Amino acid sequence: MEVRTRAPGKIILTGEHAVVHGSTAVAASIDLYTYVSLRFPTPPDNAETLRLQLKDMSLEFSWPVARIKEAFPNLDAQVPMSPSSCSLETLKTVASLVDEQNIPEAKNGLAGGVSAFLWLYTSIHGSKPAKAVVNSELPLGSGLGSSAAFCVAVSSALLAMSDAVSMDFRHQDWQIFGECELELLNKWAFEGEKIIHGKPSGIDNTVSTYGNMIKFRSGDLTCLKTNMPIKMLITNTKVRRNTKALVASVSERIMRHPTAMASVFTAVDSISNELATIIQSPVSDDLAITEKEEKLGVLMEMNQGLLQCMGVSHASIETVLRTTLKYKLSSKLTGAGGGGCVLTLLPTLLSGTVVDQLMAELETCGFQCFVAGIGGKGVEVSFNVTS
Ligand SMILES: Nc1ncnc2c1ncn2[C@@H]1O[C@H](COP(=O)(O)OP(=O)(O)O)[C@@H](O)[C@H]1O
Ligand SMILES: C[C@@](O)(CCOP(=O)(O)O)CC(=O)O
Ligand SMILES: [Mg+2]
Repeated sequence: MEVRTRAPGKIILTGEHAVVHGSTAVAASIDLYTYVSLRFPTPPDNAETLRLQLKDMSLEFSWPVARIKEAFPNLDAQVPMSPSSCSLETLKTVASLVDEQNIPEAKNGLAGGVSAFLWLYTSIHGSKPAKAVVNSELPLGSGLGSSAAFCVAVSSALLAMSDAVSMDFRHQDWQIFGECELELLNKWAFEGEKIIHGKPSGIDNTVSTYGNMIKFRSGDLTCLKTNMPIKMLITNTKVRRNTKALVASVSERIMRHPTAMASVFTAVDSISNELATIIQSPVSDDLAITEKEEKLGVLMEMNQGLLQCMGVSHASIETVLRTTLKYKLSSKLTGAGGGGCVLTLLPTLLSGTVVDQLMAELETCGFQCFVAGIGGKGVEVSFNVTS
C-alpha cells in the first residue's frame, strides 16, 4: 500500500519574524504543494533499506536498516502521542547519518530537510525499511514555507501509516484528516521545522496543516473568515537565503537593542491585528472593497518598513518595492526576507494590462512573477491499496 500526502506552502501577509517573538501574524495557504509518497516493501521485495528520493532534485539517499539500528541502539518505535523535541545528542547522530550521504556541496542546504525526515521517520517508524518519494511545486528557501510544507507532508504520511491514526484506506481521493490527527501531525511537523529552522514560531506548519487564512500568536490560531477577494502578485527575486540564519540575525539585533526591537514588535502586533479586523469585516460594494484595499496596502507598507528595521530586507527586495511603487502598488517581503519572495497587493479594479506590464518589467530584472490562489485547504492524504 502506498500513502500520498500533499501540504501547501504559504504567504505571510503581516508579522514574519515578529511572530517568533510573540507578536501576531496573518498568513494564508497557497495552492502550491509539497507531495510525499510512502510505501513499505512487501514480500518478495525484501529491501532492508530506508530510502528517500527527492524527485525534482534527482537525488536519492538510502540507509541500510542495520546502520540505523547501529546509530540508534535504543530506538523506540512507539508513536508518542505528543512528540518530544529532538535532543542535541540525537541531532548529532542524525547529522552523522546525513553526512554519510555526501550531499552535493551546491545542495548543502538540503541537509536540514534530510535530517528532519530521518528524525521524523525513525521517531515514528523506528528502523522499518521503506521508500519515501518527495516532490514539490514550491521554490526552496524563498519565503513560501517549503520547509514547513515538507515537514507537514512527511509527518502526515508517516502518521497515516502508523497506529496513531485510523483512516479509511479504501478512499483513493484526497481526504482531510480529523481534528485530533491534524493536531498531532502539526506537533510533529513543528518539531521537524525546529531541526531546519532552529527557532520557528510554528505559523508555517500550522497554516500548511490547517490551510485557510489564519491569525497566529504564540501557538494560538484563529481562522479568518472573509468575503473580501484578496489577490497578491508573488515575485520571486530568486535570491536564495536561509531562514535559520535570518531568524538568528534578528535575535542578535534584539540582544543589542532590546527596547527598540520591543517597540518594533509591538507595532507589528498592532498592524497584524488591524489587518485581520479589516479582512474579516463584511464588504458590501466595490467602494468598500477599494477602501479596504487601500488600508491593507498601507499596513503592508508599514510592516515592510518595520522588517527593514529588523534588518531582513535585501537589495533585490528594494528593487521590487521601487518597481511596484511606480505603479502605485503596495508591496512587502514575505517569509524570512534576505531575498526570496515579495508580495504585491493587486486591487480588484486594477486592469489586467497594468498587471502584465508590471510583471514584464519585474521579469526583465531577472525575477519570476506569478499569482497563486490563497486560503485553500491544508494537508490532505490519499491511499493506493493496489501498489
Ligand atoms: N522538498 C524538499 N526536500 C528536502 N528538503 C526540503 C524540501 N523543501 C524544503 N526543504 C528544506 O527546507 C529548507 C528551506 O527552508 P527555509 O530556509 O525555511 O525556506 P522556505 O521555508 O521559505 O522555503 C531547504 O534548504 C531544505 O533543507
Ligand atoms: C521568519 C518566519 O517568521 C517565517 C519564515 O518563513 P520561511 O521559512 O521564510 O518561509 C519564521 C517563523 O515564523 O518561524
Ligand atoms: Mg521555512
